[in-house]
Amino acid sequence: MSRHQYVRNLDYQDAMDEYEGYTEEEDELSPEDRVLLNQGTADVQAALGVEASKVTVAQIEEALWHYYYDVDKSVAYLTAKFINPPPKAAKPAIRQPNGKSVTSSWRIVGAAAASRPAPSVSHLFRDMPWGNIPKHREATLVPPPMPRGGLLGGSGTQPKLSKLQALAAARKKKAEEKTADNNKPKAAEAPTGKENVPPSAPLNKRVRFSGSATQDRIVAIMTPAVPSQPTQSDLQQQSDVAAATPENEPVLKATPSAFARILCGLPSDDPKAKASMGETPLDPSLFGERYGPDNKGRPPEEPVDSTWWFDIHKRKRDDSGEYEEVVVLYPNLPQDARDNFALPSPDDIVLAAQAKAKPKAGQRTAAAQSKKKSTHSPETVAAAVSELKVDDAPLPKSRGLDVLSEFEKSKGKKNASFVVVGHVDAGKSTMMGRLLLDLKVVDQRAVDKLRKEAENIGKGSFALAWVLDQRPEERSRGVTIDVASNRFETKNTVFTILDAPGHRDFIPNMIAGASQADFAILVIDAGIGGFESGLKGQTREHLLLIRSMGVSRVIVAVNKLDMVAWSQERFNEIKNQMAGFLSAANFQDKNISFVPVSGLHGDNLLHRSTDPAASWYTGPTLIEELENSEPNARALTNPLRITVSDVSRTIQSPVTVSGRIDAGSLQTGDAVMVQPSGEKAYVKSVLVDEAPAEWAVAGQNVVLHLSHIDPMHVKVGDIICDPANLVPRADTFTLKALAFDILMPMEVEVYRGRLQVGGRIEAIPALLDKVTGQVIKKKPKIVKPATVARIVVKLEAQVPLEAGQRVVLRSGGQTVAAGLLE
Ligand SMILES: Nc1nc2c(ncn2[C@@H]2O[C@H](COP(=O)(O)OP(=O)(O)OP(=O)(O)O)[C@@H](O)[C@H]2O)c(=O)[nH]1
Repeated sequence: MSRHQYVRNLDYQDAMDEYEGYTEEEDELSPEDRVLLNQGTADVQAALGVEASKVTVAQIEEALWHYYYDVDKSVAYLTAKFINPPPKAAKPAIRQPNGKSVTSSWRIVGAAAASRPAPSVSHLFRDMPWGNIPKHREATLVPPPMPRGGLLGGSGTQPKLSKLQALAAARKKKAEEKTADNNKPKAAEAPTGKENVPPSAPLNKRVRFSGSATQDRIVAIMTPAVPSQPTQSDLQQQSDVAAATPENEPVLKATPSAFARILCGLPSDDPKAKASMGETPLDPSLFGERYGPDNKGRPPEEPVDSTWWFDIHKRKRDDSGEYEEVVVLYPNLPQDARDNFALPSPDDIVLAAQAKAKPKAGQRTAAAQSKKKSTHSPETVAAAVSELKVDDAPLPKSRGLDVLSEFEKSKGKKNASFVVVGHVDAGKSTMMGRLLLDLKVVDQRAVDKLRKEAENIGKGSFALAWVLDQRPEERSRGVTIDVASNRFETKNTVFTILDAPGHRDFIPNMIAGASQADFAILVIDAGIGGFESGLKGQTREHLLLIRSMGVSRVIVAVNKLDMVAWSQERFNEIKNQMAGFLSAANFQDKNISFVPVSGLHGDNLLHRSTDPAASWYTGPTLIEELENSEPNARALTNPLRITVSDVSRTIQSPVTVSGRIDAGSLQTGDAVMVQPSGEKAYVKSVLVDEAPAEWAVAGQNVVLHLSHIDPMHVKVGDIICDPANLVPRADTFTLKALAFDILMPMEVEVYRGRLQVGGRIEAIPALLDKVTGQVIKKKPKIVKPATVARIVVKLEAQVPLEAGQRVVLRSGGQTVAAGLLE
């Protein structure tokens, strides 16, 4: 994850976990950041051109890191900072009595360095009798040895360290600590001069210096020093100071004032508390009371001037009984700023909580590491998720039926599903509405009501279509959008209607309907121009699609014949033309029927037409043709496969799925597996054709109430299968495809039932003979329309796929191929 993504996705708990599992390696730049930094550096150098030589790679990387790899901002910063820096503005100065000024961020490095020409702090004590500091005891102020940290911009307050600076400082500190540990004198040894090196301390660290004279006044200033590297001269000064310090001088620490305690975060005078803050417990015998101007003590909160506060402490120097004074100066903060320090900051609270929760230093246990691992490793996350109990209810009981023999014994009606296809406005929905009305699946009153509603919006002629088109947008537009299903029974068969949309925009829905059908009704508008425009439109495409989806039986309903006065001539013209198309699409003659109908008036649907003009037709009605249609053979003994066509939440189950059983059988209490999620579920109850059932077999449309599975694991287009015989997941497949359009390596959308997934034709291994399936050409560059080829498709995601499934490929809103998975 890039740093930017990480920032966007930053999660507090994750941040805590990261902290707990902190290791040194995690301070390193990630490979991704390293790549970005390298790339950014090159870009910045290119942008700077010849000026690039004026900045170092480290400076460029620093800028890039700070500006989140923003090259423009980094270039602007580097230009302003190093290449064309603006003239230096005068720093805010503290006015001294002698008229000289010193910058506000100095540090006092030692009273003994009096010989150095430097500004004095004596003005701070000008109204104090004891403030007449002899020259040799004056402290020396020197500017900080290193430039301020941070980058341009910001509020002008204390500069914020950049991450790289902080990283470098942390590493350096660690290295120093390591070196110090290695060179550490034994506890009893006197402190070395090294301890006199002023720490690169943040605000809450005290700078300590000592003088060498007997009654020295030692001045320490609480200064907002930034982490910095001492310069050579600074180190020299410090070693001077160290050299002047008695060998076994105790660590010099003044008792903090109340304000200093607040400012420094020292909770109390309690030695333990101080020790916990890294302070050496103060010895009251060494550190005397505070001195004020009248030698009677001075409230520590009283300011010296508008800039500084001070405390003066007295310290016994050694066994000689001499004393020295220690002056501690603090920046004078306004009351509200001090109030801000009265309570622990939010950071302190978090750090304290982390410190409490964290194992002690050096004891970063395997548990912490494993906790981090356990939080983040995919295996453990997967294990944890699988342990989640979605449903604590007992498993549904199975009666252990022999479903196939139950099915044999049942002697129930056969089940058949048919899809109604055809060009838009051919009259598909109207025809089915009329059939349902004639079959009394819907009653006349309901249709009258629909008619009234349809008339109210000027769509009275669509009243029958509204029996199936129930969505508001379908009704207002007068167009079927999604597959509508309904059910009716004849003497021998339970039929499921799948009324598909004709509009080309909704072909994917039509594909979903066709994938569940045993046979099809192709509706053709016999009106003047209707048939012809259908031929140019979706009539032919639908025909090819249903064939590719495995539908081999088609009933052609030549509709709207009332509009052409039941012209037998028109009927024959359409029949002849369509027969050619059907034959070209590989439909066998015995599986094709033509019925002249008027869906609007119900002629030749359930009842034979009573119109004398239609008397020339004496063949079967539409319903008779349906009854004569034999559904596809059922794969009853194959492993269970159900393509999920709908998922909903019902009273019976939060995961209620509907679909057709493509293969196999099931019963209540069965365990099933959902692919591609790979989640197990149990069949709580079953509806077959909307009636409760104990079992169901291939070919039936079922509603399953599932238990012990989270709804997030089941989606439309998934496959429910036998846990012992899973449908595999794959992202690449080989297809024996009929080309509807030119095929070549190209982006495609892949449709399987309700499933839709993006993909790409990766390779075309061969052109095949349409009839025999033999290879006629290897590795063709393209596949021409109406030819058959073997193609390899790579998908964007893993989906449940297996040989024998039928898929459709579309590109740019057009169907380009359809075929069978090999
Ligand atoms: N005269 C006459 N009009 C019909 C007949 N069948 C349908 N229509 C009219 O044709 C129009 C379209 O009918 P629909 O049933 O919506 O057509 P469709 O094929 O279902 O349309 P989509 O599903 O949107 O593709 C409506 O105005 C119907 O009244 C018929 O047999 N005779």
